[in-house]
Amino acid sequence: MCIQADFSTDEGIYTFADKVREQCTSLRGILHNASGWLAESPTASLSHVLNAMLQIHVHAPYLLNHALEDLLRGHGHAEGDIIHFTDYVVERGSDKHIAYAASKAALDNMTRSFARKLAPEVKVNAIAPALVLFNEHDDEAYRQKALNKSLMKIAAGGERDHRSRGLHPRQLLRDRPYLCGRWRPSAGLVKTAPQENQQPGADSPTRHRAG
Ligand SMILES: NC(=O)C1=CN([C@@H]2O[C@H](COP(=O)(O)OP(=O)(O)OC[C@H]3O[C@@H](n4cnc5c(N)ncnc54)[C@H](OP(=O)(O)O)[C@@H]3O)[C@@H](O)[C@H]2O)C=CC1
Ligand SMILES: Nc1nc2c(c(=O)[nH]1)N=C([C@H](O)[C@@H](O)CO)CN2
Repeated sequence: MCIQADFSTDEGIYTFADKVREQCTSLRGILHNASGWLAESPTASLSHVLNAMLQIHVHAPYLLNHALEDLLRGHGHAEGDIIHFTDYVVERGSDKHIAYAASKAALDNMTRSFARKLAPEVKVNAIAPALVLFNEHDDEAYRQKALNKSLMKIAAGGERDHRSRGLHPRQLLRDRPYLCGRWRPSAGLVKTAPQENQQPGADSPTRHRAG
């Protein structure tokens, strides 16, 4: 089933939620992938860029998680999932996508808040990709500059992408009932020190201890 939606307004978000409720009596999971990647520029209205990034990366997940919460519940311990797609830039900031990075940081924080609100029936986690795929319009200079930032010098879809081990959302969904309120960098492509998975403090909302 596919439901078309436009999350550029709160009304569009609520309309989508209503259509989901018309079609579904329960949900196994929600993946918040919808996104825009707007840069600040001399020709772009800063208010428009900021509002658009907050609308898609904060308003949509925030309003949909509340509107559809009850459909995720009632299936047993740790049987519901929400996954937020954030961005490795949450850790580093961005001088060219300031509003984008700030909105993803808000989404990252909401991962922890919704984890506290919905555990232990529903696990809430984030995946923080770095460079995943180039856009069709990315020119060679941009591609090379982006690859130069990475240790592995690859982007998915390239001739060596068989080696890129993306973290499949299913790995967060079913296989780890103890995983909640955490984010997992998918940053093999970006120069960084070895990353330990980030996790909340000792008062993690999950009831299980990580195996
Ligand atoms: N690609 C990359 O290198 C990286 C991606 N990420 C994150 O990973 C996720 C997936 O990335 P990617 O596939 O490149 O993302 P895209 O830029 O392709 O956008 C993902 C989807 O969002 C949808 N969307 C955009 N605006 C709206 C809207 N107003 N209402 C409803 N849907 C909307 C688009 O639908 P439609 O096509 O119908 O417009 C698109 O299919 C994103 O959250 C992104 O921020 C993070 C780091 C790197
Ligand atoms: N919604 C999107 N977010 C991001 C994209 C994209 O195409 N759509 N692309 C990136 C870049 O690949 C960046 O990670 C490397 O320059 C980031 N976010």
